[in-house]
Amino acid sequence: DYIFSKTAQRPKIAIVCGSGLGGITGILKDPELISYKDIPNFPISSVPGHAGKLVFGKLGNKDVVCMSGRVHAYEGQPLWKVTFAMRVFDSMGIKVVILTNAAGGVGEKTKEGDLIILKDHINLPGLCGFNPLVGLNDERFGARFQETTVCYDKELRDIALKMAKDCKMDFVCEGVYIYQVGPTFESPSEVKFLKLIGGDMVGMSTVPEVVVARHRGMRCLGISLITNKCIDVFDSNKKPNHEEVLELSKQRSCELQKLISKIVDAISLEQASACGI
Ligand SMILES: O=P(O)(O)O[C@H]1O[C@H](CO)[C@@H](O)[C@H]1O
Ligand code: HPA
Repeated sequence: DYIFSKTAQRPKIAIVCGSGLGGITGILKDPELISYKDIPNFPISSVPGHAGKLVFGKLGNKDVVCMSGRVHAYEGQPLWKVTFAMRVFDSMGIKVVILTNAAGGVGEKTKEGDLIILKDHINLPGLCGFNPLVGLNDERFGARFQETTVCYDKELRDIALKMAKDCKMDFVCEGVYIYQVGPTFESPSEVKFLKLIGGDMVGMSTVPEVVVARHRGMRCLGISLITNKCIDVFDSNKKPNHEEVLELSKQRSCELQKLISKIVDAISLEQASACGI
């Protein structure tokens, strides 16, 4: 109610901006800003590169809302707060959520600067009991046992790959994202393990949000920017750090904005609602 009292825009598409990836808000037409701190109960990010505002506006010919800044579990927030925005989006009538993140490349398939469309994820903490759907379930908001067979909408993934091809972006492909809570970056042995279990990239976000968004029936598209290669050799002098993550995000933000703009243009919302999803 608070959000709708502040803007007359009624988007059906939401975009979640990963670390340093909030630049897309700068290309929206007729932007209207709402600070997280003014929205009742909305959690505020404490991480550099996560601004803390909802930005409404037009991307091409479609209304969108961008979430510039997200909270992560490692900030000490419970998962219901980490995923709170998904519930807000659902009650606003959002049908499609595009989630971006900065991630470390795990296997040979990824290199710095690649944009990887999430084909699937491994919810490592979720498998061990740290899942945003743990707790009493209110059937009005989704099933007790949520299936996660196709978390990342096939039609949206195909659109993303087609748009990348049309734009001759040869650094875009599909991959599997592994969620770990953080805030520690991975040890070399952990990187070897992540590779072994089938991950292409690793990060500290996105998956809890996607689990809740799917529980609410919203269609999801995930895009990882590979900001660094995870280090899987012992005694390396190279160390991953958040500054390098933000620097790479800055360098690639134009390409990511272009890709998202094309994807949003190509999304057919009529078809989405006709499928009842
Ligand atoms: O996933 P986003 O929010 O893009 O942020 C990524 O960047 C931070 C590490 O540099 C971690 O929070 C990781 O998850
Ligand atoms: N690991 C986890 N999260 C990340 C990384 C990483 O190497 N890079 C950006 N986010």
